[in-house]
Amino acid sequence: MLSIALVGCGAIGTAVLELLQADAGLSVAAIVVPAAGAVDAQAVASRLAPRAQVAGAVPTEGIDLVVEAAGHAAIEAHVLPALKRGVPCIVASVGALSAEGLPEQLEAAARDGGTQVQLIAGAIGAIDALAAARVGGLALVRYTGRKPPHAWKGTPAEEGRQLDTLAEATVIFEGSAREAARRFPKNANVAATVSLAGLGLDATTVRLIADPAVAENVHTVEAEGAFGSFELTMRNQPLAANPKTSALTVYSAVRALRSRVAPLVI
Ligand SMILES: NC(=O)C1=CN([C@@H]2O[C@H](COP(=O)(O)OP(=O)(O)OC[C@H]3O[C@@H](n4cnc5c(N)ncnc54)[C@H](O)[C@@H]3O)[C@@H](O)[C@H]2O)C=CC1
Ligand SMILES: O=C([O-])CC(=O)C(=O)O
Repeated sequence: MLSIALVGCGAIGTAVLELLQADAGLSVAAIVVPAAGAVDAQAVASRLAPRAQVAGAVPTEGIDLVVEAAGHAAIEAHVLPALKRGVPCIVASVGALSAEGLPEQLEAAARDGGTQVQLIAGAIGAIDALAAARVGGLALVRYTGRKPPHAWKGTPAEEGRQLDTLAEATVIFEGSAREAARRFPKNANVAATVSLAGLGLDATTVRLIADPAVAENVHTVEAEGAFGSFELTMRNQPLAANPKTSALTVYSAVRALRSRVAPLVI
């Protein structure tokens, strides 16, 4: 039985708990949220993980695995210390690695702790193909993220435009994956994931689009290299609890957790 600390208990965290209820090999022992989120997290825990304690930090004893679904700040606050203590971590907020030096800090912490940090594919696919293609050499990787206007609320997309009355598809950002992940920490984790698997945060070109004609979160990756080329389009259903986040992110986290205890992994 693997004892898990879940960091974050919002749209992803709650849906992960719902799915894990039936898993005999995985037990959520702690749910880590800031003080302001403790009451809500306790209500979720009572319903879905009654044996879990709600805490402000990952307990230093009795945790075999940390899964983060909280936001960029949680990497420094909770993932780095857990890794240093030797606890393996699964990370959804991959865009946090756009901060200068953080990838190196994560590597050093995991090395010091004799453990590993896994960045999940989250809302995007073909990360295996892209990472394999990198071995042979990549010439171009381009990522386009298209979401309905309301999914861009509370982001720089609101600067100089009214999202509610947007009449046509509008490019709200063009630049590097690093800049996209920094400026859109809740919307462009996928841009960082694609870049880290492929050409890197600075050489991967990103376009983000607010599109009143779509209801899904549409992610497109185009890649070319020695392997040949591919184009991938994902039309992801958003979570009702958070339109910025695709349901596939939840399934990706649960898959990563189940893979830790499964006798055969794909
Ligand atoms: N890799 C991917 O494809 C995706 C990654 N994400 C990442 O997952 C994160 C969570 O997404 P949602 O659940 O939809 O967000 P949400 O806003 O619904 O939930 C966030 C939860 O984390 C908690 N939290 C916030 N800061 C924290 C901290 N420093 N330490 C511990 N807990 C903290 C909040 O109290 C809340 O419970 C996003 O912010 C994003 O970074 C989201 C979508 C896709
Ligand atoms: O869930 C999604 O569709 C993608 C997302 O928010 C992100 O990359 O941060």
